[in-house]
Amino acid sequence: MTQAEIAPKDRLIVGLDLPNLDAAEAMVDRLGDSVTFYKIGYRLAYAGGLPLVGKLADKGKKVFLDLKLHDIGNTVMQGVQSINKLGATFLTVHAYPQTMKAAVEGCAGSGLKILAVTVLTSYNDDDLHAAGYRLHVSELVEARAAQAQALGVGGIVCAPEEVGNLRKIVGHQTSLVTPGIRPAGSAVGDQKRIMTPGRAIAAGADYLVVARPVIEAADPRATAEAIHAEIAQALG
Ligand SMILES: O=C(O)c1cc(=O)[nH]c(=O)n1[C@@H]1O[C@H](COP(=O)(O)O)[C@@H](O)[C@H]1O
Repeated sequence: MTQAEIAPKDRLIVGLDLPNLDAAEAMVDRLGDSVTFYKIGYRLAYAGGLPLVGKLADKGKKVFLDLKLHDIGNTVMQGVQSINKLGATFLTVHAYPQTMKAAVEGCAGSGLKILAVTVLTSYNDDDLHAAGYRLHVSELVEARAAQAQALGVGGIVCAPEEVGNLRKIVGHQTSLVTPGIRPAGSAVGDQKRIMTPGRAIAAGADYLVVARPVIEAADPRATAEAIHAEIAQALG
């Protein structure tokens, strides 16, 4: 299946950035059949949330395990081999060549797809310079996406504004996954490179990652459904 064939409803990934398993399971129940894809990141994973990967898979949901691995190659490869068994669909690593190469080796033969995080969406050029880089965000994102592609990584995490350019580099078999999504009127928080769901899809994003605007909404299900409607409209 090419990325263009993903159903509109399956393009929204809701980040379960919640404090514990009970809160996460309550949110999954509230969202019901409106959401098919969930992300488990630091907050939930380090609070005993990893068993939720299998539970969600048993319910027919897909799981993006957002652990943003980065370590020496041997450690990354062995870590990914352990993660393979959990039943997730996506796993993030930071887009450093050794890390990406080891992660791709570690998931060989499994159903897990590695996503390379290029430059976090909370960073702008000033933040990058403060971290010691001389490149602009757009330049580093492009360089890292090209390295990820050459190393056989299955997907790229980037900001929506970078999607158009990256698509030319990675083609249509590689997933472009974009956080930094803000429905019109929702709080920006610490994100710096943002777009609305409709504009991100129109720019060519395959998947949208949304946490706070959904899980902190008065009506998370209605918010998720409104995002689906925006996605469907942008896809035409
Ligand atoms: O890898 C990620 O998912 C990620 C990468 C990135 O560059 N920016 C980013 O915000 N994320 C994650 O995407 C989610 C965005 O959350 P909200 O800003 O609440 O929608 C969080 O769980 C972040 O950890």
